[in-house]
Parts: sequence; structure tokens; C-alpha cells
Amino acid sequence: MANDVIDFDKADKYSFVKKVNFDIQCEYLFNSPLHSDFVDPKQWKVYTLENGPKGLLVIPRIFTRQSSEKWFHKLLYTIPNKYTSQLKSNIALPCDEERETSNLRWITFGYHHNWDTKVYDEHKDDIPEDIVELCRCVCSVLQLHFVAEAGIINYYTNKSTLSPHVDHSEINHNAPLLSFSFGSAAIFLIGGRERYSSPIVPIYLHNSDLLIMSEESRLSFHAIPKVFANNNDYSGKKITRINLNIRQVY
Ligand SMILES: O=C(O)CCC(=O)C(=O)O
Ligand SMILES: [Fe+2]
Repeated sequence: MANDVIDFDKADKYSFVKKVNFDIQCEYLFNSPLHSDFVDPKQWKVYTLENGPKGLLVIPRIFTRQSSEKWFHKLLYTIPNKYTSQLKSNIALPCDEERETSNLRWITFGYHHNWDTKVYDEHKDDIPEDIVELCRCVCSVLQLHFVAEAGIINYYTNKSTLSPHVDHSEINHNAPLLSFSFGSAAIFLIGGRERYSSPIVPIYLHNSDLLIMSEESRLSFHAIPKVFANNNDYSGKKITRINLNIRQVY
């Protein structure tokens, strides 16, 4: 069991998965235009790992199925098309190719992360309003102090991986990092402050899961070694998983 990939849909079966008691606040969310995107927050379960870094929180399945599909579409089509001038991407946007099978792999917004220097640009572009509102909703429900200032949308096929790294370019490491998963499941590995420190804990990230990296886990090494295929398509051509990763920089 200890080496199993942890599946939060079956959280009760692991002795080291602990439910955290959060004081859930629904008022802001109930007045938000995104209200019906979410499963009733009173049903949300917040988990942490006794054998993982402190402050790692997983809240499984926070979106309704319908809204998770809407968000997948929005992150793949609407946002790249509508906010083209505010985004940076690995490909020129808007692209003429069929988006699902295109080489689109990432988009940044807000303060753009420079992948070579690992320093954020000084200039801040606007963040798509739906994404700002999404963060406001989640943070008000969980009463987190967090301001969305930068973000990355990661696009994965079933052949994509993300190598071990720490997200340390932000100046403020006290603010949490919010990570939303859509589409096919992935395995997420999380370790400690050193690249080879153990334990390294494998967890499944499913469609609609919210992962929060706070406290010790905010600066922990993590990676995506595996993305699962969708509908038996193993071609590696189709984008099947989208991760929306939002940070506070200052
Ligand atoms: O795709 C994921 O779940 C993780 C993405 C990530 O770690 C990052 O963008 O820094
Ligand atoms: Fe990361």
C-alpha cells in the first residue's frame, strides 16, 4: 500500500491520508457568476498527506462534470483566442491548426515567466477575468490569502511529462500556489526541498481536482511522469490533460 499511487477518490483506504477540517465559507461563491461551476463546497473534502510535505492539500472533484468540460474547452480554445495579445505561448497564437492536435504546450499570463532566466518579466499583463474569478471563489471558500498575479496553462498529451522542479521564481513563497487539473488523469510526484530527498509520494490528479501547495510543499520538488490516454487514443498527438497553475508573485 505504501508504494501505491494515492487515489483521493478512495481516500479512506490510506492510513496516511488525513482529512483537514476547513471552515468552508460559501457567501462569496454563491454570488459569483461561476457559482454553478462548482460542486457544493459543503461537500468538498480537503486532504493532506502525513507522509508528504506539510501544507500539500488535495481537494478532489471540485467542479461539476459539465463545468469541467467547459473549463477544458475554455482553456484550450476561448482563452488562447480571446486574450492573444496578453498571452505568451510556445506557439504563435491564434494558430490555424486543429488546436487539440497542435503543438500548443504552454501559455503564460499576468507576470510572464521567462523559462530561460527563471525570472518574471517586470511588466504584468491582465489575467483573463474568469481565471481571476475562479481563484477568488476558491480562496473565499477556503479563506486563503492569495492574489492571482501570474499563471501557466500546461497542455499535455499522453506522451508528455514534466520533469522534477521547484517553482521558486516567485518572490513571495508564503502565498500558496493553486493548481487545477482538467481532462485525463496524471501521476503527480511530490518530494522534498532537495531533488533526491525522500519520501517521494505519487498521487493521481484527476479531472476537476484542486491541488494547493502551501507551507513546506510550496518549495518541494514535484513532477508529472505520466499522463493517461483518453478514449484509448495512445497517439500522443491529442491534448488530453490541461493544468491551470496560478501563482502570487509578490
Ligand atoms: O501539470 C501539473 O499538474 C503540474 C504543473 C506544474 O508543476 C507547473 O506548472 O509548475
Ligand atoms: Fe510546478
